[in-house]
Amino acid sequence: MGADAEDDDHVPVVSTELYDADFDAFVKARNARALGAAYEKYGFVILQNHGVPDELISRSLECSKRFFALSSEEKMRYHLPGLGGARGYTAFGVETAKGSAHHDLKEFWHLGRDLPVGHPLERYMPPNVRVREGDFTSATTEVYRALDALGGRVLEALAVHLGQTRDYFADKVNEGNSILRVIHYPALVKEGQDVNEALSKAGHVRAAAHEDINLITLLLGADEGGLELLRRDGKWMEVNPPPGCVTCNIGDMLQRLSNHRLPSTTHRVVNPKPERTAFPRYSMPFFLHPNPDFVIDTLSTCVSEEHPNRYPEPITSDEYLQQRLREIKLK
Ligand SMILES: O=C(O)CCC(=O)C(=O)O
Ligand SMILES: [Fe+2]
Repeated sequence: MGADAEDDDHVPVVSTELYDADFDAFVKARNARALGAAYEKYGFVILQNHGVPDELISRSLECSKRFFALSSEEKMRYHLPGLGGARGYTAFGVETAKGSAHHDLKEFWHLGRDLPVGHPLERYMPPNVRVREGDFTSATTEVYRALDALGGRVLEALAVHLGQTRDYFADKVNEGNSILRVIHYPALVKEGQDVNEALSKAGHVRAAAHEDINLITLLLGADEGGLELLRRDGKWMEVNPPPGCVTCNIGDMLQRLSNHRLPSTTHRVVNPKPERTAFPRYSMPFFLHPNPDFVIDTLSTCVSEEHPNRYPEPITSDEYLQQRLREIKLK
């Protein structure tokens, strides 16, 4: 566990291997607190030794590259109108960050939790869309499961940090409406021709500044740079995870639940520098959501005279999600 709370220029890197070996030792060695402190500083942490196999990461990224290389017509067969992009393919030019006048420069795929037919939560979590071509569906389903499990482990340490029991989140996220987003940010220039350069000049960016809606986000891939977070001093800072690491950040739901003790940090993906305009970017954020009926009611352990409850009105996680999806034009 190497959280370096003093380092102002890098997102702290922490190793998660102790979690499974001996959680009590992990907590006693103040690691849970160090992890929490790292999150409190930037809202972002880079996880090493997280247990998601390198082979799975590279295989799923290869499948993702092959999927996005299909023609627009082929990809649009996987678009489900009226679902707000909750499942399947969302084309280039749709998602627009809250408050932004320009759509993002990306296309993406959403994969949700697989529920058995007739499950009571079916109305929140429609069936997934299967891609006929290649191993995209099986690889991304494996990634979904791996990141769901890793997220549960991260939440154990965060629960302890917030003064809750280790298993606080277990029955609140076990049927979470979590989403794996597989993203392709196309190159700005292909074979010397402008594909998105004019849009870039007109102010469109790969992902405009935003905060994530959910509890925590676990990001895989993203070997091509561009991710930046907004520090509290108002400066943008690059997030450059070493290959194979998982970048983890706090979302608005956990910020709200923790009465802003854990900050949901604004972040963005900037357009490539001139020497990288011919390179696309692929990434896979996993947005870990609570169960749809979980009521986000500020934790009493995060309220004090000094920190009065900012959210006296509780809200269910589904209501909160629907409000936010309308704001980013996915609904
Ligand atoms: O592609 C990335 O690295 C981050 C994407 C992101 O922040 C998002 O989709 O919410
Ligand atoms: Fe994000």
